[in-house]
Amino acid sequence: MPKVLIADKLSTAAVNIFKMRGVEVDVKTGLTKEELLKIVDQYDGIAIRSATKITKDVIAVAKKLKVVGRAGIGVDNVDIPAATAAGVIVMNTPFGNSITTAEHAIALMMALARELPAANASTHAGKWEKNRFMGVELYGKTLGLIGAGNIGSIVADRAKGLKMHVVAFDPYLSAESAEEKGIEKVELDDLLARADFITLHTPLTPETKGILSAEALAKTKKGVRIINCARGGLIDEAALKAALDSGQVAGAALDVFAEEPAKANPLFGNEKVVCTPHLGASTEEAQENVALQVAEQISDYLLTGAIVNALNMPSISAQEAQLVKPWISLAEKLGAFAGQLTETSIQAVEILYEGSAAKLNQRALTQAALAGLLKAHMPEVNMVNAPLVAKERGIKVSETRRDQQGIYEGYIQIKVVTPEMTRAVAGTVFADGHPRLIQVKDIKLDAEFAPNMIYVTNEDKPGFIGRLGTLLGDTKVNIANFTLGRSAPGDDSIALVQVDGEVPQAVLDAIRKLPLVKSAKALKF
Ligand SMILES: NC(=O)C1=CN([C@@H]2O[C@H](COP(=O)(O)OP(=O)(O)OC[C@H]3O[C@@H](n4cnc5c(N)ncnc54)[C@H](O)[C@@H]3O)[C@@H](O)[C@H]2O)C=CC1
Ligand SMILES: O=C(O)CCC(=O)C(=O)O
Repeated sequence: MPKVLIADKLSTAAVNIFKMRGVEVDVKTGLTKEELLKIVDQYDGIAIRSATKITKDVIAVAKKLKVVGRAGIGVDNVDIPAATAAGVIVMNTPFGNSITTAEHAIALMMALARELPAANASTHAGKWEKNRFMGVELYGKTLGLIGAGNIGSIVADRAKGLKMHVVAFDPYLSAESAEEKGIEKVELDDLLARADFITLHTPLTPETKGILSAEALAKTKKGVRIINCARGGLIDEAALKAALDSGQVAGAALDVFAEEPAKANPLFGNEKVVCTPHLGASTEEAQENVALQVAEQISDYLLTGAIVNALNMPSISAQEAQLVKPWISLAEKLGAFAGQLTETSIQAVEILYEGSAAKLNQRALTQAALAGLLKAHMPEVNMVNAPLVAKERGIKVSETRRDQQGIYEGYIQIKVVTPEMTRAVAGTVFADGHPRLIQVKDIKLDAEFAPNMIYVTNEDKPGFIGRLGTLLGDTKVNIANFTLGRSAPGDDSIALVQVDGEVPQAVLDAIRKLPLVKSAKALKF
């Protein structure tokens, strides 16, 4: 039974889902990094919110870990490259808390416009300072969105209801999509110059870090009000403090901080600043949504192989996972076969999906084929990191799909191009669900994959099979199965021998010395 750790506070709905689905679950929140490092190797999955940091060193010791599920959107607390390199899938729940977070941004904008927190504190203190508080209207004002994805778009929709004019800077927002949303797409400098309110809704990335820098703040309209419900690092906090002091910025409402939990911050105590402790996603509805969703997603992956909302793998539904599993195994084995026969650098990999194979999840199959291929010489490669490793090595990967043309209902062919040669191998999955090798180079055959195999190329002349059988018998290598293939009588032929156990190097050397043998190699699957 797979075992999952819930490391941050999640709605109890998550625990119930895990238990109902047959996943063992431990709830241990508030762990220190050292405590997490000590126990993390027990778990197949971890469910987190934003507090727990899944760093490189956590991944390094989490030997069983297969999936990290973020009950929320931002995954800046997960080292995704390290997870990818270790074959750990990272998932989030991209929509469960978007409305809630957008509403928090609107609430903060209202609070800023009317100084609600300060007025509330003053009134509770019995001061009745009616003349102290003078707000501004939102009506007719320009709201500048930095980031117009899920949350930004909901904020825009609500702001338009308040009769604000919405402009957005988002390089990935198409003009058509902006028009559909009633948003004016602008460049950052234009937004800074025109917005009365600026609200941030981008992830924290190297490009967005410090997007509201001292220089950017200097370009804003004097008296601008800023709302940040995305990530603390998007604003240079020292620069914001200076801009508040100079009056360039009239006020800021911040839900997120460069360092969290924020116990001390240069902006604390400033009466122009409204703060909340990263409450953007904190509503009953959103927490129920994300907890249910993350528990479903983690359970699905661990129990059925279904992948949803992963940031480092293509999605695969549970039904599809069932169907695609034997083909993934075939793709990986074909890749492994080609990889073990390839001893030079690889320039390109061309994958052909035919018939029923062409209707399956191509990205997953290609990732499996690449993993098998590259793993032959780089054991750390897995299905998750294979495309990245291939790209880093300059291997050109291409895929072709076509309708059934031959006798097989479906098949996969992998062609590996090296500076010296191009080698193609192909396979299919029979009704029994077992992958079969059906073509090596241009030679047709029908062989199952086995953990230990010997691959021999030889001249197709009488005497070879007997000599090979005798040699293996004499050296106590038991033959489990023997498959032969040749392009035409007397041409080059192939022998694929399934053997029980590893093939000693001395036996391989002896095979290579047999008459008619051109090459011999031990293969492992
Ligand atoms: N305060 C809180 O509790 C919460 C905070 N968040 C934060 O909000 C962020 C946004 O969430 P969603 O809207 O769901 O994400 P999303 O992925 O739907 O939208 C992000 C948008 O940012 C844009 N973007 C990326 N790089 C950009 C750049 N350099 N300049 C301008 N725009 C850029 C993207 O094109 C995309 O449209 C999350 O990444 C997360 O950090 C999310 C939920 C709760
Ligand atoms: O889990 C939370 O409370 C924070 C949510 C958040 O920041 C996110 O989903 O990106």
